[in-house]
Amino acid sequence: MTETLESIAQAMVAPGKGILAADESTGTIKKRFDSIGVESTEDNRRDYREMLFRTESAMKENISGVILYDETIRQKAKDGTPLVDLIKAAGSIPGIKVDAGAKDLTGAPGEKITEGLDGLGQRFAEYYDLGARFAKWRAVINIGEDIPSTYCINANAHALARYAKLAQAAGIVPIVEPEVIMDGGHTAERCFDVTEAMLNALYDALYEQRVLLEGTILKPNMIVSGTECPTQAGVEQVAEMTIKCFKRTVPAAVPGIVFLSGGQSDEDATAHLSMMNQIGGFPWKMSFSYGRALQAAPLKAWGGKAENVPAAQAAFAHRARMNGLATTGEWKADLEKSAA
Ligand SMILES: O=P(O)(O)OC[C@H]1O[C@](O)(COP(=O)(O)O)[C@@H](O)[C@@H]1O
Repeated sequence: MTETLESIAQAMVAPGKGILAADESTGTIKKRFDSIGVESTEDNRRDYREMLFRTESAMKENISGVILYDETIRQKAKDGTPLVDLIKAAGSIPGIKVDAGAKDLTGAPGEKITEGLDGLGQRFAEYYDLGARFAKWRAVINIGEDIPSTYCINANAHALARYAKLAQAAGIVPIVEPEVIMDGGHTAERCFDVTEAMLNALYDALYEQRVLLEGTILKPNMIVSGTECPTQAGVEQVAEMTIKCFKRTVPAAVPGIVFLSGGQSDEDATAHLSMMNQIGGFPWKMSFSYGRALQAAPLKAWGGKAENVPAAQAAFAHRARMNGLATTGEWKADLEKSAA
C-alpha cells in the first residue's frame, strides 16, 4: 500500500493502540531520572529507552507509534541496531518532537510561546530520512486569573499551523498539541472554556494555512479540574465534558485524538479514556499519547538497574495493555488489581 498522510494517521489510531511519548527533552528526562536517583547520561537514557522499545508485547500489540527526541532518533541500541529499527521491527511508527520548547511570550506575563519554526523545513527532510513518519509540536497554555490572553492563544495557534503545514509538505503527519495546563485552582468548567477557545483558534489557523485535516492527529488535554481545585470532577464528568468540548470544536475530518496525561495518575488517565470510549457517539478515534502515565511505573521498577529490566518491561506492558483496552472502552478497574 502506498504510504499517505491519511494512511499514516489512521495507523496511529488503530483500535487497541496508541502512542508512547518518549520525547522528554534533556531537562525533562533529567527530572524523571532524578526521581529514581539515576544520573541522566547519554548511555542511561539509551538503556532506559531501549528497554521500553524492546518490550515486545507492548510494542507489537498496543503501541502504534513512538515520539522520539532528537538525540534518540539518532541513537543506536547497545548491540548497534538503530533504535528506530527496533521500533519499526515491532510494527510501530517512529515519530519526532520538533519544537524547541515553550518560552516566555514577550509582553504577556505568565504566558508561553513555543519556538522552533526556523529551518524547520530542512529539519523535516532530515527526520524523514532518519525514519520519522509523524511529528509533534506542543503549545503550552497556562490558566490564571487573567490568562490565557487572546494574544497567547492566537500566537500559539499560528505556530502550530505553520509547523503542521511544513510537516505535511515533507510527508510527515503532524500531531498538533495545544496543552492547557492542569496546574492551578481553576474548575473543570474553566478548563472547558479555555480549551474550547484554544481549539477554535487552532482549527481556524489550520484551515487558513491549508493543512489537510485528514493527515493530522490532535493531542489535547482532557477537561479536568485544576490540581488545586477543591472540588475535583469525577470520571464520568471528565469524560462527558471532554466529549462535549471536542464535539463543539474538532472537525469530523480529523482521524484521531490522542490525549496527553498531563500529570494525571496512571489509573485516572486510563479510566477517563475508557469512559469516553464507552460513552462513544463521536466521529474520531480516541486514544492515548501518554508520557508519564505510561512510563511512571516502568521507570520506578527499573531504578537504573539491569537486573530490574524484566520487572520494568512487565510494568510497561501492563500499562500499555490497560490503555489499549481503554481505546475500545473495555478497561475495568479490577484488571489493575489482578495484575498487582
Ligand atoms: O517539556 P518536554 O520535555 O518537551 O516534554 C513534555 C512532555 O509532554 C508530553 O507532550 C505529554 O506527556 P505527559 O503525558 O507526561 O503529559 C510528552 O510528549 C512530552 O515528553
